[in-house]
Amino acid sequence: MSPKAKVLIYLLRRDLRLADNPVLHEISRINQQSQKAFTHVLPVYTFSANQVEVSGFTTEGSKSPYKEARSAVGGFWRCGRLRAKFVAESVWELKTDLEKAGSGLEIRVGTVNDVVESLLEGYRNRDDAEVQALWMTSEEGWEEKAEEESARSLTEESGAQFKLWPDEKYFIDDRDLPFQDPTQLSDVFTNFRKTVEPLRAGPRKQLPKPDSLPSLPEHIPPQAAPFEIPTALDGLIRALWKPLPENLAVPQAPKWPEGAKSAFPFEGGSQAAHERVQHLLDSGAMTAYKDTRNGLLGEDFSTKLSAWLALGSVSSRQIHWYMMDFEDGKGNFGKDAPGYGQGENKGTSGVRFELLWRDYMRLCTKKFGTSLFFVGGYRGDKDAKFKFISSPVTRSTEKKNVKGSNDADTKEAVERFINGRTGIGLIDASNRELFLTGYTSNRARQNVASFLAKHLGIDWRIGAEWYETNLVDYDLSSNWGNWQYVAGVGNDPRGDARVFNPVKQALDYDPQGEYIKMWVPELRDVGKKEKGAENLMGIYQAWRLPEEEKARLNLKGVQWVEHPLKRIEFSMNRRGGGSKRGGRGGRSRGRGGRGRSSSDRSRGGRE
Ligand SMILES: Cc1cc2nc3c(=O)[nH]c(=O)nc-3n(C[C@H](O)[C@H](O)[C@H](O)COP(=O)(O)OP(=O)(O)OC[C@H]3O[C@@H](n4cnc5c(N)ncnc54)[C@H](O)[C@@H]3O)c2cc1C
Repeated sequence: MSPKAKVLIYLLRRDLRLADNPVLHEISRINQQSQKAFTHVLPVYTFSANQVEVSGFTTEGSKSPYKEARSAVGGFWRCGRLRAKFVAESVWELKTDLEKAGSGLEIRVGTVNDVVESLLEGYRNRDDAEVQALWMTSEEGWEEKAEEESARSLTEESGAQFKLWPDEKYFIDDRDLPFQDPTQLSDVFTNFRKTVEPLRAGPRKQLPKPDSLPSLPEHIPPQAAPFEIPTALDGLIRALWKPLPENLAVPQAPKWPEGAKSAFPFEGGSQAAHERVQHLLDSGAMTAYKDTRNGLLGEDFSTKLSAWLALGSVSSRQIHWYMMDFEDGKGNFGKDAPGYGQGENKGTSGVRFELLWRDYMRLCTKKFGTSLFFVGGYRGDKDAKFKFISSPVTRSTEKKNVKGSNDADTKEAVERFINGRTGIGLIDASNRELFLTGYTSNRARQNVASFLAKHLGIDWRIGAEWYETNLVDYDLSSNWGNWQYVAGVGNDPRGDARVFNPVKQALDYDPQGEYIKMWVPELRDVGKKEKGAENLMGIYQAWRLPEEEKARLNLKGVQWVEHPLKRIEFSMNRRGGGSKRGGRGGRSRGRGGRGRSSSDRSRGGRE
């Protein structure tokens, strides 16, 4: 009889990569030793029933024991089709990569607690195998922490060793921070940044890709009933999609406009992530980043690395080392691009700056814990529950809408917000783009969040949840942290004082209205008149179109045109810039040209 297999279970989460993966690195190291602490490794990925709807995996005639994976405030499906597909692709590619390295990946559905319990149970009292240890990487967020705790207690109860690993996917390694206690993190990003500069010297070396890994154990406990796991990627995607209604049941869901192009047409998985970084270097987009990052249209105005970063398909320091090689003239990528071999440039330094923001958002979650999800945010703003209008489906705050009938009106406003019919061009274009492609730019996100929280005054968490449903790059800390930042209850030192004017912002960042016309095709034929300004203003807010133009475009009587959720008073001044004519949205101080008012100024001077 062969000796008893000593099994290490590795629960994968948002660490879906082989290279620069501290857990696989350690597994590979141990595997090369003659005395092995374990003989087999079982990598497992769980589609967590709390966060992803898993009823599509049930066997015929059976029912999922879990409640629907819906969000707490707005009642949305927590993971929409586009993100589900991206995650499935990422997981599937990892499975293939692990198989090539001599291992494999078991996919499971259920809560992490149930999956761990069933795996441990499946090995209990066996003659041929026993579980020695269970490892997983740590994540922030209360659900994630609860998963870790239940995995820990189940593993330790079974007599095996439990280890939680920091996933070294961030820019500055936790071990190199000037503080170990997260409460010492400054509430102002700039202060934090200064403690870890120079950024170019910050990241640790990346870990190599393991050449070979221990094989899977012969006995693998099956997926617990009533679920079954498809054996191919398309089956996996179908199972994830099955319970989700067409268009997520959004009334008047936007349709793909003819000729529109996604800014994020990419697939999940490490390979696509690396190809993307290489493309950014080769094309010069990385070098140009600082000048283009506020763009709205196209693939290359910003890196589009967020979705892979969110799942750990690529780590920040891998991106950093690609840029280092480029800057030092050592790399294979970008040899013909501007800046090759000329040290850090505006673009590469700008990307490092943003990657640090990502670290910061995650450290804030570590510091503030569950207040990430409170309406009063990190500030603990006690007035927030009287300031933001409650969700129409749960009583999320104490404030009813102006007409006092909380639900119907708010429900309609929320529906028009998510289906892109508010009547404000930039907001509608962004929300339609988000729904149809799973991506929208940082500039648009800031405007959308500000519009919901500050112009409409609705509980900002509805927006954060809707983003969670739709964004392919959904990342707990970056999403919820940025939403509360823009809503004025997070770590923005200017809090309530910063309000984005979506008309002025459109004028600055979509000066021809091209972005709006791409995603709101009803406005594509807005005629060109001698004075460009009026037409632009009609694209930015369709209620401003002249009556005959509305008639010509069949927009007369259309609700979002005639009755926008908000009218933002704003007009062009003689020098082509904007000026305010009252109303909260027009906070510009009337400076001419394209100068930005302080309330419009965003991330460039966001600190
Ligand atoms: C309301 C709101 C919600 C957001 N939700 C998310 C989210 O769920 N997931 C997410 O990754 N980002 C989120 N962001 C941050 C930012 O908008 C995206 O990271 C960025 O648009 C992704 O595109 P990119 O990769 O081309 O970014 P780039 O401009 O190329 O930036 C490079 C990388 O830096 C990081 N980064 C950039 N800006 C930020 C930021 N403000 N906060 C944290 N990290 C940043 C991202 O990892 C990004 O991939 C949100 C921003 C706002 C205002």
